[in-house]
Amino acid sequence: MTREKLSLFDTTLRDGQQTHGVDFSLEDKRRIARALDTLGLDYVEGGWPGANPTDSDFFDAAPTLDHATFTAFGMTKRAGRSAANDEVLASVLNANTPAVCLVGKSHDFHVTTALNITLDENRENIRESFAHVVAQGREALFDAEHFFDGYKANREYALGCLHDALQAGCRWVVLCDTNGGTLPGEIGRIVTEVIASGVPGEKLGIHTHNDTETAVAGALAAVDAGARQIQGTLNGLGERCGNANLISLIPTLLLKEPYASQFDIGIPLEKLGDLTQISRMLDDILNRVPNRHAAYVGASAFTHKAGLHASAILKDPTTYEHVVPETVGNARVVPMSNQAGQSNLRQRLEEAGIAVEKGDARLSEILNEVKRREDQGYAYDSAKGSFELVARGILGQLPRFFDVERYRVMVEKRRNARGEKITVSEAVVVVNIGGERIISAADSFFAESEADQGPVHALSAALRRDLGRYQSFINDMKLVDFKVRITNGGTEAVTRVLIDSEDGQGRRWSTVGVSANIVDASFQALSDAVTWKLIRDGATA
Ligand SMILES: CC(=O)SCCNC(=O)CCNC(=O)[C@H](O)C(C)(C)COP(=O)(O)OP(=O)(O)OC[C@H]1O[C@@H](n2cnc3c(N)ncnc32)[C@H](O)[C@@H]1OP(=O)(O)O
Ligand SMILES: CC(=O)C(=O)O
Repeated sequence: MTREKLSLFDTTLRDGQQTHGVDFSLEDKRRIARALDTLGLDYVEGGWPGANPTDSDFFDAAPTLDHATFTAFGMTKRAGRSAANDEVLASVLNANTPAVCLVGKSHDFHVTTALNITLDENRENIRESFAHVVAQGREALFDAEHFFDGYKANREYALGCLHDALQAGCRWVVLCDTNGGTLPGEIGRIVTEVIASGVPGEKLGIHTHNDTETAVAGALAAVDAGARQIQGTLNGLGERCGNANLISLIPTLLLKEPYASQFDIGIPLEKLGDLTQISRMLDDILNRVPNRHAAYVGASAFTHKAGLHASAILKDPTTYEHVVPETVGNARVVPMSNQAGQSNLRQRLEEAGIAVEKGDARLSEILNEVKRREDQGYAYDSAKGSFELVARGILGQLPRFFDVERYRVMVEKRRNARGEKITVSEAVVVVNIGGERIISAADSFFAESEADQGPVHALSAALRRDLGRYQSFINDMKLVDFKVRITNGGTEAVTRVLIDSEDGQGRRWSTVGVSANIVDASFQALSDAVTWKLIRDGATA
């Protein structure tokens, strides 16, 4: 059966750039455009040429796209001048892109209130703008702003705007739920009625916003009703609450029925494996922590925490997974926690290279110890490194590399020689290694950033400065992140510190410490991090 074409239009670089707090650099835009093109999107909307220097520069040296149609965004001409004399439209056309998408009003209230012109003037603006774009040999798209609200307020006028654009030669008319308040059922009904009015489905697009958390569902409802273009963004970026998330829509369209059999979205199944990495690349560019709970690509999307789930997953992953994680470039995780049973535990131990037979009585002992410690405030579903040490302790596989006899840390706020206020932390750690006492001190005076000037960094530096015969094992290790949280340990409030460490082999591991005292909690996590590294690199006690 031949599949129908369903076109995907990405507006990450335009509507995505309208996200509060997002400001792409030129290089960010180039990187994202390349990634979208490689993935196989049909259209990449690059921004609004002339609206700001970054967008203008981006279009001046337009990226070479192998697959996607590069598109410039702008607005219909203003009333009282011809399309050829509208300087905003001229900047958009001067970008010389093969496609041009213009936003225009289709809601009578906006025409009279926001534009302050007559309804006829707006329709004339639509007709003339698109005729001008088409006359220049460009593919034209009409983003019909506020279409759904406009349709409900004045059906004839909203439809008239669409038909004007089509008659002027538009390839696509795109129904925009600009305020994001239209629910999927209503979108489906209105799209059906628009098609019945004579707008062909294969010229009809949908642009939804996520203000009711239904942008993806709204886009699918429009496709179900006959629309054949979806506009959306990576990770659902976009004005206010964002746009329809293409990172969720793409796997749904490729893997789920009826879409998989009905449509060709131009993205081969093999490319789907890049999806998680593309989503994280965007977070990385934006300096955002990836949403663990994002559909398909989040770190928790295939994490099976509950014991009942983990037990079944180990027998057959399809028991609790709607798609195979690797299909979208993600991975299955079976964490340890107070929700876990022996199946989670054995899976976790296996991942750490520790083999324990099913039914071994020590499995219950480990499980009970993990649950007892979680009740005190530890969190082992994140801190895999510390979990492994707890398990090894009970299994008799935890070497005693070093004993910490004592440590001390001091934090001082003072002025430096230039009179600037600085924070300096100094730490001393005394360890005993096979009877040899080693005293190490470190301070954060030369720390690269303010974040590195704290007591945890000083303690970490002191502990790692001289570990006697183990020093060569930990030279490439560094502290990359730590999170502090006040939580409940039994009946008391305690501090939980989670530390992420990294080494020269690109490994990253997390450890945890809990105490009424933040420094003590940090030191536990640091000491676990060093012990984990020594075990992994084969050090012997
Ligand atoms: C629904 C959407 O998300 S559409 C995308 C919107 N994106 C952006 O606005 C980001 C880029 N925008 C900008 O940089 C600026 O707004 C510019 C450069 C485009 C225009 O800047 P300015 O000329 O200073 O105008 P300003 O932003 O204050 O107001 C917009 C003007 O466009 C007019 N306008 C708005 N929509 C349209 C339209 N579809 N057709 C014609 N004119 C329009 C408004 O009436 C207003 O003109 P007025 O001040 O004479 O009433
Ligand atoms: C065009 C657009 O971004 C909107 O109407 O939401």
